[in-house]
Amino acid sequence: MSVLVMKNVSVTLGGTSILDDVSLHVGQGEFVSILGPSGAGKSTIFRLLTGAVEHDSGQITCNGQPLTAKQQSFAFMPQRDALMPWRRIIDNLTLGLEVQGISREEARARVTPLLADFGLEDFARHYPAQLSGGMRQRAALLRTVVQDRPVLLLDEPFGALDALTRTQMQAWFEKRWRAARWTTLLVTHDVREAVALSDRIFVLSRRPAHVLTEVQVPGPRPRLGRRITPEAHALEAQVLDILLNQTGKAL
Ligand SMILES: Nc1ncnc2c1ncn2[C@@H]1O[C@H](COP(=O)(O)OP(=O)(O)OP(=O)(O)O)[C@@H](O)[C@H]1O
Repeated sequence: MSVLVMKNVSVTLGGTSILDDVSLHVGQGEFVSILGPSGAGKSTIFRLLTGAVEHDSGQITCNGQPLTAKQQSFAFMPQRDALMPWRRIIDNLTLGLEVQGISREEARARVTPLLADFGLEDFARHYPAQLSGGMRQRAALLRTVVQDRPVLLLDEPFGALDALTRTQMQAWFEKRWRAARWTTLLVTHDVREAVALSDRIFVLSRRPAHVLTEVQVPGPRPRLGRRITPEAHALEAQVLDILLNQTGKAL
C-alpha cells in the first residue's frame, strides 16, 4: 500500500506555473527519489508536503487520508542542516520532539539510544560548530528520523558535503536505511546518488514540472562505490541523458 500519494497535482506561485499535473507515490518502507533539472520544482514538492505552499488542483494523501495542515505526516530534513548554533547537539536532537509537545526528558530518552548508531555518542554535549560537516548532517538526520513520522522527506541531504564525505555519508545512510526501512522520499539532482539509494526514481521535466518517467532501479544493494552493477551504470547513463535533454531545451 502507498503511504504517500500525489495525484495530478498542480501548483502556481506568483502567477508562474511550477508543478503541472504531477503524480507520484511512495510505498511503505520504500526509498523513492525525485530527480530533475535545477529550478524544476523539486523543493516546491516538499514545500507543498510540509504545508508551506498550497496546490491549485489534484489530491495528496498520506495513509489514505487527505493531507491537512494539522496532520504531522512528514519528518523533513532541509538542504542545510539547520542546527541551532547556540544549542548543544543533544538539545538540537530533541528539538523536533519538544516542538511536538514531548517533554525534554522523554525526548532525551528517545534520542540517547540512537547516538552511537549515528556516530555521535561522544558529541552530545558539543555545539554544532565543533562538529565536521558529515557529523552535522548525521545529527540533522537523527533529529529527523527520531520524530517517527510516516514519511522522511530529505532535500539534498548530502549536497553541501565534499565528494569524499558525501560518498561516505551515502554508504552510511544506505546501511542504516536497509536496517530501518524508513519510508523515504529524497530530492536530489545527483543521478548516481538516486540510482545508488533508491528503489524507484521519478524524473521531472524542467519547469513547469511534470513526471517525465518513473524508473525502477534494478540490482541488489548496496550499489555504491565498487559494488555498482552494470545495470545500475546503464540506468545512470539513461537517466542522465533524459536530464541533459531537458537542460538542453532550457538553454
Ligand atoms: N513564490 C514564487 N513565485 C514565483 N516563482 C517561484 C516562487 N517560489 C519558487 N518559484 C520558482 O519555482 C521554481 C522551482 O523552484 P524549486 O526550488 O522548487 O526548484 P528545485 O527543482 O528544487 O531547484 P534546485 O534544484 O535548484 O534546488 C524556480 O524556478 C523558482 O524560481
